[in-house]
Amino acid sequence: MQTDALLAEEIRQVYIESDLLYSQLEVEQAINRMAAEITEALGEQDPVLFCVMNGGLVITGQLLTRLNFPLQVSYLHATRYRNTTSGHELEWKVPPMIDFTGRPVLIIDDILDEGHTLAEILDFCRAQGASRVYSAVLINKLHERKARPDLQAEFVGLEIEDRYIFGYGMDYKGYWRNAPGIYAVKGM
Ligand SMILES: O=P(O)(O)OC[C@H]1O[C@H](OP(=O)(O)OP(=O)(O)O)[C@H](O)[C@@H]1O
Ligand SMILES: Nc1nc2[nH]cnc2c(=O)[nH]1
Repeated sequence: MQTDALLAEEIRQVYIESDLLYSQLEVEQAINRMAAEITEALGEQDPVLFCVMNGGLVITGQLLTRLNFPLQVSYLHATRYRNTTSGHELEWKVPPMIDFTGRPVLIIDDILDEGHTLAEILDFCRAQGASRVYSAVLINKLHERKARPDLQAEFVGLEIEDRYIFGYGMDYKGYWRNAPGIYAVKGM
């Protein structure tokens, strides 16, 4: 078990030594494009949006004020990494709490990595009667380990190489979700 002081030092060091993959300006330009694409596809459809907590918090908020059409928004909470850097089975903490039967649903998350999280959430929403299920992710990680070979989000902000990243909602051991860019951990 790490002491608090050691962890605090590690957290600072990780930020100092990280590689900046996308600046705040580049991320905001990507979010502008995502918002335009979502508006084009869903602007007339009265959708229900779900933020996937915790990582989806920042991208959902940043998208919302760029979506100028009628929609409802809520959240669900599912976690697979639990503040670590490797995934386990998906744990549902809070299921969707708005009834979306017969309506289109947009799931918003920070990252599509192996995709187990998104695949299970999309299956759940389909089984619960959404008329159609869309997904939006700020980051798609490029590798050959996707949970399903055809798994893609309809709306993608940016793509990254196969490294462990943080910032814009994504954490390193529960920290740095607030980092104002997309950063890769040194050596990971
Ligand atoms: O594509 P996958 O390999 O399934 O990984 C993606 C998921 O991992 C992260 O969540 P995490 O479980 O770390 O919880 P968090 O949202 O609280 O960070 C992220 O927010 C995605 O939901
Ligand atoms: N913070 C963070 N969470 C993830 N969940 C799945 N992949 C990642 C990643 O690269 N970074």
